[in-house]
Amino acid sequence: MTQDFRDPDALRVRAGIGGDPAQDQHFLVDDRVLNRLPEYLSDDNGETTHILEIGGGTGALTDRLCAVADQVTVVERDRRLADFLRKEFATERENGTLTVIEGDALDVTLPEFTASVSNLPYGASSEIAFRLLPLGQPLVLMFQQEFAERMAADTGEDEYSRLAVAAGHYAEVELVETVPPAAFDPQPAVQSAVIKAVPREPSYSVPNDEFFLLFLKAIFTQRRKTMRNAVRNTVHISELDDGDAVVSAADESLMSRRAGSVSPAEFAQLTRLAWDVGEPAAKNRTE
Ligand SMILES: C[S@@+](CC[C@H](N)C(=O)[O-])C[C@H]1O[C@@H](n2cnc3c(N)ncnc32)[C@H](O)[C@@H]1O
Repeated sequence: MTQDFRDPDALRVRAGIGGDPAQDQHFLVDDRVLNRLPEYLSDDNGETTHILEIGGGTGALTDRLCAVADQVTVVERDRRLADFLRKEFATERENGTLTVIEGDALDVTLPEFTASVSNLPYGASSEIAFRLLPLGQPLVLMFQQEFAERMAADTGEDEYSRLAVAAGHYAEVELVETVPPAAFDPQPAVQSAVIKAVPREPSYSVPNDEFFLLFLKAIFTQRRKTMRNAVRNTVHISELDDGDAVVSAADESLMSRRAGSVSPAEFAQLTRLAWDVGEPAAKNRTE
């Protein structure tokens, strides 16, 4: 990008807000990172029509998003920052490019967006990501690096986790760059990383998304145990009434493995079996 953008340091001075790490306020101050983030979107297939940004901060990323999008909606929980964004971007608001929503990204009504580009508040990044993923739009999200790696991992890798299977249920997730603490002010204690999530239908089917995610959560709490023990020991989480029936009906060799080697399609197959023979409470909730 050759365009002149608002200087991130000048924005922070004008806002008069230093950033409170306890409120997940780590503002991006590295222009190269800021300029690259919108470039992970493609403008060919409408991704830039309406961009949602969660956690606007002092607006350095908002500014870059306004330059590529027809419309931007930014959600900011901190009243002082939301007030500053309204003033700083008065022109963009008047010409209909920008809408500022003051509130918690976990509670507010979200607009119909075509993509989200966000440097997420790390304290709520999992909840926010799993609010956005089911909405089926491309996402470019900054997380703590460890979290991003777990989300993007493939079966059998050390970082492979419930997060990878759950996120992969909605999208193809790729870690596109790592970002050092020096790119932020105040600096976070850990490395960060950006993922791009491209929505897609999974190659398998499950009878019920809620139960699939609950079952994964249960099994991965016992990732060092065999699947047999993991299914049996976690019925209080998966809410299976008959975990033994699932173990008896499942493939013997699958039950001898550990969660880290079980592919999403195998988890889906086991979920279908558990739905049929394990009497999950989630089934009653759908009846
Ligand atoms: C990591 S900062 C990113 C700020 C800015 N986008 C940037 O890149 O410099 C996260 C922002 O999210 C805001 N925030 C924290 N929790 C939030 C929540 N639950 N909903 C909406 N915004 C939140 C913080 O006030 C902060 O401004």
